[in-house]
Amino acid sequence: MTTEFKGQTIPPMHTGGQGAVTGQRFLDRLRQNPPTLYIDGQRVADPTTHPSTRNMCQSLAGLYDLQFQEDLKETLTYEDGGKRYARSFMVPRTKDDLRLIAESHRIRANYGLGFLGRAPDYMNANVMAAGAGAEYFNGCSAAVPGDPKRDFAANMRRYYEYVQGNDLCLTHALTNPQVNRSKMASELPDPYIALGIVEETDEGVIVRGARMMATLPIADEILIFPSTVLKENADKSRYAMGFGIPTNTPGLSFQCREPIDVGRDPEDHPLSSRFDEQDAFVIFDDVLVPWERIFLLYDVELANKAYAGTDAVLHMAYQVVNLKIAKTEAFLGTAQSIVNAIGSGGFQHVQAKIAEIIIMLEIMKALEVAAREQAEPNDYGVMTPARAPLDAARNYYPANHARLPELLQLLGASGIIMMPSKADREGPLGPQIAKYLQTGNANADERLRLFRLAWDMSMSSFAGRQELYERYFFGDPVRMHSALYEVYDSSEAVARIGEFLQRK
Ligand SMILES: Cc1cc2nc3c(=O)[nH]c(=O)nc-3n(C[C@H](O)[C@H](O)[C@H](O)COP(=O)(O)OP(=O)(O)OC[C@H]3O[C@@H](n4cnc5c(N)ncnc54)[C@H](O)[C@@H]3O)c2cc1C
Ligand SMILES: O=C(O)Cc1ccc(O)c(O)c1
Repeated sequence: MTTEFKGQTIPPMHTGGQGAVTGQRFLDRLRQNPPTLYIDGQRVADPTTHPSTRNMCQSLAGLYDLQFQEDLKETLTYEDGGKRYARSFMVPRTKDDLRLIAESHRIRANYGLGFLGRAPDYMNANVMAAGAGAEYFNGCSAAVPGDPKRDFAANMRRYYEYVQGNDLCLTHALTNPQVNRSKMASELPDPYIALGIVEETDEGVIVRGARMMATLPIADEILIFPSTVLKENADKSRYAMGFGIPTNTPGLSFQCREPIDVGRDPEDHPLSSRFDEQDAFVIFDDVLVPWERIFLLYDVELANKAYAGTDAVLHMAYQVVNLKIAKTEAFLGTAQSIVNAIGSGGFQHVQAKIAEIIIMLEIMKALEVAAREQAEPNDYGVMTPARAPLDAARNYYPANHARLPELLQLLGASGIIMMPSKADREGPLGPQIAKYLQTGNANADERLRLFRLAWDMSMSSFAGRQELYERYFFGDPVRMHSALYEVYDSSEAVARIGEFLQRK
């Protein structure tokens, strides 16, 4: 059923799409249904042509196109019922399935050298796990199994089929605006600063308020999933909800942060000019969410446990660990290339610095293998990577990531700042630049491309945003440590110490 609201129509969810789509298809639908983005006080009419977003759109399109590359399509997609779908939508049933998913995550992560934090795979993993574990949502106190509106399990299952079938690109926003962290959402000066439910109608649920952060707003849909950080006194709360809607839904706007992509040549800004995935503040000005798109209402406990209860957080973390392996490899490759270029590899402290990167890489690789090897089917029959190694990875990497750009700075030194641009190299001083900025194994052009990559990884605004992203994207590290402390079973270790202390 098509729903009318604010003079616009909200189309029904069409499951049974064509499966994996090309980059062109992704661009076409973004052009036809642009999200309501604001940049520098202006509405972005078409993100595929706007100077601050078009390059990122092209990068995403390139990622979609990889699915059709002859040598990659078997890994990046899977077949089901005569159609091929993106691999990250596959519900893993065996450890071998997890290995295939990891391979696909890794190939796609390498496309952005690990710097594309929110390639669609991340949210695909979320929707896959939530869809497979959809029964969880009928545990909600507001769910009515069998009801055409309130069968939340059926809604979640259909939403998965819709996203998978149309190969949609999703963003998500979990946290409330940073107004006063010592107060609950219900205690803020206005009850609708934090996103809250206003009323139910025959057609759906009206929501009002804001969410703090959605990376990759250049997406088809936004998932508003319940976050584990909702603190409320009551069992029922207007702030507990789960739903997914198109990014161009009437009343929904995205206030983007200042763009990092400033339209420079990719040779000069190799990462910033390609992978500015954007982050946006999300405003809901009385948005109607049709019933078929609602997964959870009012139930605080179920909301807080939704990530763990469906194991979505583990499948997302599994994508993340593979992504961070690719990113660490990119740092290793860049650092070693710099060392090779300037001939510093014989110095012991230089070797030690490269060794630090290798150790980080091997720790992450080992945690990925451990998570896969210790995987077990969950309550919904989904082969689920083990929590402890993934928790270790998601606590370890944010705490150590900042050392990677620091190491590049220490190894590259003045080379990371003294890097004439392409225009400089083609200008009057070109011949001198060619002479003085060559290296033992490369001409000045090659050297400057390498050092500009190192700069974009460690020094630029792009690098600064990456540093913050790594610290926080999966949650507050302080609370993640506490969560690990709460769930980790230390009883055997404690018992062993107890026994040892009894030893005569
Ligand atoms: C670049 C970037 C991209 C992001 N992308 C997304 C996204 O796409 N979708 C999404 O949903 N989120 C996204 N996030 C948000 C991320 O989930 C949050 O940053 C994270 O959960 C921390 O919340 P916060 O930023 O509101 O920090 P706050 O909760 O405001 O914390 C600020 C400081 O106060 C401390 N603090 C606050 N409350 C407590 C407490 N109860 N106990 C102890 N210490 C506390 C924190 O430790 C921290 O030092 C992104 C964040 C960044 C930086
Ligand atoms: O809410 C939680 O604790 C889990 C969680 C999942 C995905 C995210 O992107 C995130 O920032 C936090």
